Amino acid sequence: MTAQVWIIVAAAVAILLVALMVGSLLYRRRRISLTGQQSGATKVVEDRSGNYQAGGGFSFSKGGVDTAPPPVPVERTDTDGQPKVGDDAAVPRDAPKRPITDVRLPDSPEKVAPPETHVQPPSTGHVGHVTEAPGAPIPVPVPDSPAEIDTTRAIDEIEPTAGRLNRLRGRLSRSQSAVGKSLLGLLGGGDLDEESWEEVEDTLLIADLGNAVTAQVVRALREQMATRTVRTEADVRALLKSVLVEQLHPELDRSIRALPHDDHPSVLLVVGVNGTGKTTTTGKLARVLVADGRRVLLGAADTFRAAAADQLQTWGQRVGADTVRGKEQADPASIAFDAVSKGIEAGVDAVLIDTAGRLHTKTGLMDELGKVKRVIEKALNGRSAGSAPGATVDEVLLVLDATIGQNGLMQARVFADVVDITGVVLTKLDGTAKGGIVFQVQHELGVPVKLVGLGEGADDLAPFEPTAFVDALLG
Ligand SMILES: Nc1nc2c(ncn2[C@@H]2O[C@H](COP(=O)(O)OP(=O)(O)OP(=O)(O)O)[C@@H](O)[C@H]2O)c(=O)[nH]1
Repeated sequence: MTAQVWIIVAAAVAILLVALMVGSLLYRRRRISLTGQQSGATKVVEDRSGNYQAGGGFSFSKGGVDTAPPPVPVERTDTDGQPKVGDDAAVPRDAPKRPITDVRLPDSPEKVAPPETHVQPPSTGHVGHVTEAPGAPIPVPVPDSPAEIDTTRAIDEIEPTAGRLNRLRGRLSRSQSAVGKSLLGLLGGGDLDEESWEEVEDTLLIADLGNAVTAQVVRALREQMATRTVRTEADVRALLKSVLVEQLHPELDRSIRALPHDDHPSVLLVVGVNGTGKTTTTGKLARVLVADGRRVLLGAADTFRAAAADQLQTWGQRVGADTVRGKEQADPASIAFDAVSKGIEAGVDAVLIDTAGRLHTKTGLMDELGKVKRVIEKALNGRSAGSAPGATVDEVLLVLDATIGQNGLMQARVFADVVDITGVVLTKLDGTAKGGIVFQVQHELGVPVKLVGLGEGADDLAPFEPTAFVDALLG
């Protein structure tokens, strides 16, 4: 071979080598970009916070405007929750119930002992100052524990009400998701035998859904699993979600009837057993209303516990809402009467009245609640000569402590016998895995859970939303 031929061969080999290198490079680049795309496509951001969120914030409506669908027919099918040994504080059986008609009402507004009105220092202008009726002496405010009432403190910044659930959803899911995980685990295990169904039932009972709701949930799950194709974890989750949400009756009107009427404020009564979080809830709700641009007046009708009025007044001061209060052991009805009268006079939007809730075995106290309501109606209907009759309390919120489970239900039954509850506030849901009480309360009372307390913080109150709640439950 000549040198020329060798040169040609060497050049051909060199060209081949270069082509191979370029090809390999291109091939590797393609592989890298493909891997990148694949990982991007499959990387799903997993939200482990329970997804307890809602698009909107609190919803308010005007009382008397019936926007609610007809109440859910409630069938008492469970025998659960009946008084047991050691529970005899639950249902008053030892004393005959005094009918509300026997409770003496003040004959006329003038005969109601005037409680003291604590006039707040100038505030942000959220609320006009409450003054006594012309001619009446202005009582000197005498706080029970002056140290607790700092009238110079600045008005609080209130957390935005919209998106509250986003902030609080983690708290709920932390306490509730164990139940959801266990249900998903059981139902995701393929064909369920009787033993597994019993485990599903036990899990629901442990979460405090109660016998009746548990039976309904299990029946619906069995029916639907027999007729639907449920293969993947996503199928199980979707099925469980739809069954649980349906049990929570998402169609119920959960708006808070706190919008003012044409000629008088809305009146909200906050009732419940002591320690459930009534005063705290009243304060938190006042903050929500103030943040919504409403003018609020608070009525401290919990005269049983000395510090309750101070506590409420402090809540009021923090948002610039005035508080009408009386002396310890004063007649709660007279304070409620005065608060509503002052609210009308001052032209506020909403009057929130915190009541005392001693043990419900004290039938006298429960009757007193009826009296408070009657007296408020008297104040509302006597507001002016030409005022239309028939004005009533717009919202009666029953506060229940979620951590006490079945006892809460017994309390609910007793309160429901005494006043027409229009909504339930479930507090301390941040500290319990027994959120299933929500299902039971609604099932028994036919009244929606409207608000949930998710912590001790001033803004730890959120509207209740069935879908978001079930999402949190399922983790
Ligand atoms: N973790 C938690 N604690 C709460 C919640 N709501 C209220 N609390 C706490 O529960 C305790 C009792 O609350 P109060 O508002 O004083 O209860 P009350 O029903 O008014 O009690 P009385 O005035 O005695 O009738 C307080 O320590 C509150 O901070 C909540 O949603 N979560």
